Amino acid sequence: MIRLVDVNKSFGQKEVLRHINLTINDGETLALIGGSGSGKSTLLRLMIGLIQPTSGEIWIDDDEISHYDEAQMDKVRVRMGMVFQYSALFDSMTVGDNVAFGLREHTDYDEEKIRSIVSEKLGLVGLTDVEDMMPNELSGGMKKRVGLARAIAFEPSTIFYDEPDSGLDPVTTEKIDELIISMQKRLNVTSIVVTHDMETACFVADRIAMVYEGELIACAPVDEFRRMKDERIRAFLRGLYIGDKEAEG
Ligand SMILES: Nc1ncnc2c1ncn2[C@@H]1O[C@H](COP(=O)(O)OP(=O)(O)OP(=O)(O)O)[C@@H](O)[C@H]1O
Repeated sequence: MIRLVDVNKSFGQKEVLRHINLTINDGETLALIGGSGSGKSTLLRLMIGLIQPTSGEIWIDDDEISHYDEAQMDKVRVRMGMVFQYSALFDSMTVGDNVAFGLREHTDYDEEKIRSIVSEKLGLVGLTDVEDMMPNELSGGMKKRVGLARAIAFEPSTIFYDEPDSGLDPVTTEKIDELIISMQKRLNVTSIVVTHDMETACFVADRIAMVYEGELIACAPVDEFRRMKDERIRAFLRGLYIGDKEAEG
């Protein structure tokens, strides 16, 4: 279980997150939505311990991580898988070595065991015979799958997805969204999906949480969320949120 208790985060004078209270249950998929600059990524970075809150508590199961150092955090992160925007693969390594990277760094498994885990995880995300390929030989959707295979190499209890569909066409987006659901079903993981995409949020999630200007303004099951009357949510549902992102681009 992940639990945030009255979490605040400022960078210098700038308050980026205010009074965040949020519980994510085991096995649940939570979509974290909000416009550009609302604070979603900051919230994600707090939950994976990349940054520390200005105040408040962040619980990952029985660990209160808000003041953990890197060594303590490393032990917690073994239970977390992270799928980053743009896949974040190492371009100079083969696909197999990319998936094996964490296993080689953090375990003393022999090469045979590592290879077998790598091929099992690639199989789970629907990829076969790609171990010897280089990332630049793969499509965007395949790269995302490899990123996911790497994230599940340690059999995490929680997977964090940061904009899993960014840069993908609608068909590939749907495939990745289906994969998020299938990971949850097969591995019974807790999933946190940060996305701009309302369709993805509704499709993959049990509950949707919305961040607006640094505050968590709603957190509700998908159907309930869609019926909410709050104008900020209605605007997001109508797709107006695309405006600020597109305007930036
Ligand atoms: N390290 C930092 N130093 C100063 N300000 C920061 C830092 N990280 C984020 N911010 C600010 O915090 C606010 C929220 O940023 P964040 O990246 O969390 O938004 P977001 O909702 O993820 O946006 P996007 O969808 O565009 O990625 C922004 O105004 C941003 O400029």
